[in-house]
Amino acid sequence: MSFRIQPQPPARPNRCQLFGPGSRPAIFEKMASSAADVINLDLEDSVSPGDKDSARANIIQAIGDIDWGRKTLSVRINGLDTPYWYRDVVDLLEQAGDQLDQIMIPKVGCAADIYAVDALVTAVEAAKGRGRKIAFEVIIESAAGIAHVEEIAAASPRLEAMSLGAADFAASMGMATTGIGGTQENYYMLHEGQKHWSDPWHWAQAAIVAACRTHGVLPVDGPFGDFSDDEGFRAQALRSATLGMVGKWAIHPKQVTLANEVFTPSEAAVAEAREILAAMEEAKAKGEGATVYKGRLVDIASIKQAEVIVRQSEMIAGGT
Ligand SMILES: CC(=O)SCCNC(=O)CCNC(=O)[C@H](O)C(C)(C)COP(=O)(O)OP(=O)(O)OC[C@H]1O[C@@H](n2cnc3c(N)ncnc32)[C@H](O)[C@@H]1OP(=O)(O)O
Ligand SMILES: O=CC(=O)O
Ligand SMILES: [Mg+2]
Repeated sequence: MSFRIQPQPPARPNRCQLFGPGSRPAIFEKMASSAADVINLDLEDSVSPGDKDSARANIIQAIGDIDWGRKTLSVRINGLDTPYWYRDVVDLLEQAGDQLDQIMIPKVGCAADIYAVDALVTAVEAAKGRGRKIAFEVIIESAAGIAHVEEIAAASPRLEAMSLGAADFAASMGMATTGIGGTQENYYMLHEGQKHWSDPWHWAQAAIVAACRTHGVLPVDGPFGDFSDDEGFRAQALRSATLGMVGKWAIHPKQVTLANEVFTPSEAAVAEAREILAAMEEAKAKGEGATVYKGRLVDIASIKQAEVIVRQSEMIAGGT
């Protein structure tokens, strides 16, 4: 219970974040013309150490040269445990145009990590007189990150989104898998001789959603590595959406449509939400706080649930 009103996250579509290595400029135009809401040009783990400088230069050039439309344009910088990150920040902020919306900070472990990047970004913005403040997004992908998730979500007013990075998260946690997201063969319960698979990502996702919802940040599911497995992607994305996440990464263009489908409320879901709102209006007019809709209880909390779906649908319709 709290007298504080839960803050709303930024009202922009974030159903799919399409990634591409900064060392592969040939795909940048394809990324820009995709149906993804967010583009993540990568300087981190998809770029080999020998290509870091040229990838940074490619990205800076492409930010100005390519028409990114109404997409949110983000660059994933290198981690704070590398010698590259400060140069990523300084060069991007000094040289890239105003089309750059966000910096993604990977492997965040505590609030001070965000503070350090915020201090550098703030100084360069002031020195260069940049008109638009750069927003941040972060990846929770380590044991320290998930242990400090709530302080990280609260760390900076620049923070707009937080993703779960299943690959590095699994490595940091010592999980016995090389799969990136999705069902893990050995994570099952046995009941009367039958295997029932559980979701090893669930608890981390729930912690991220709670931290994000507390502080008005968009919670996002990260990569699903097996891009030949559409049904596996869809199942993972549906679980994430049901838990409260607003979108998912695409590490291959074929995953963009899948993510957009899952994270756009269906016409049937929106129609039902509107019917619940109408039923509750009727109930209120009669002085009742609860009523019956299609044989089930709806009450004042149902208004808030229905509003989540209607708001999401209206925001997407307005933003695309
Ligand atoms: C764990 C993490 O950190 S995940 C985040 C970091 N990882 C990344 O950014 C990786 C992003 N993805 C990629 O680099 C690539 O998609 C790969 C390496 C997985 C596969 O690349 P390819 O072998 O070229 O894939 P494929 O041959 O199926 O490509 C089909 C088409 O999509 C294009 N394409 C491939 N990847 C992308 C992309 N990320 N964005 C846009 N277009 C793309 C290809 O150029 C090709 O176009 P064409 O039909 O005009 O020739
Ligand atoms: O950066 C993403 C991950 O899964 O690791
Ligand atoms: Mg990672």
